[in-house]
Amino acid sequence: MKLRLICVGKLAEAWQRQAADEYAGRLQRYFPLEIVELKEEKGGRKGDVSGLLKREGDRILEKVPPQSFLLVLDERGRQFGSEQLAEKLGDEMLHGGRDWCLVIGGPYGLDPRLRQRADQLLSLSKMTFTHQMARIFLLEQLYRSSTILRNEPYHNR
Ligand SMILES: C[S@@+](CC[C@H](N)C(=O)[O-])C[C@H]1O[C@@H](n2cnc3c(N)ncnc32)[C@H](O)[C@@H]1O
Repeated sequence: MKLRLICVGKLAEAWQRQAADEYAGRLQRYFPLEIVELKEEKGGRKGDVSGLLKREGDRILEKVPPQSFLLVLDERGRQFGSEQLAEKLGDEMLHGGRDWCLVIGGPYGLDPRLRQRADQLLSLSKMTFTHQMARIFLLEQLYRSSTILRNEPYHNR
């Protein structure tokens, strides 16, 4: 089972890249992981956010593999505990057999079509994070889930 993470926007700061690389590297010991980083569309400050989100949405949807299980990151989505997320990942490995595609929006969020297409809307918290922080937290949680599935000591439950 493979993971593809589609992100809008770059990790601008060195510390963000370092943290994301650290958890991506750890996660890759358990799952093949591909991170697809798409450029942010410009022009949100001029007020045309829906057009911007539509253009970003078109480019994101092109990168979503048709048969994958699509998790869209959105603070209005469902919150999972780490052990619940591990269970969901484990279920998919045992019974679903689909690759997972995860999407993180850019500074203005996501085109509504992504929420409609999602198999699961996943919230990391009710608070809103920057897309960079959401990427780091998500990678850490996927790594944590992987260690839970293998009964490894990282989670310390
Ligand atoms: C700065 S946020 C966008 C906020 C935007 N105003 C909105 O309403 O979606 C950038 C992206 O990070 C992700 N994100 C931020 N906070 C999150 C949270 N608490 N749970 C899940 N994803 C989150 C989402 O994918 C979001 O599209």
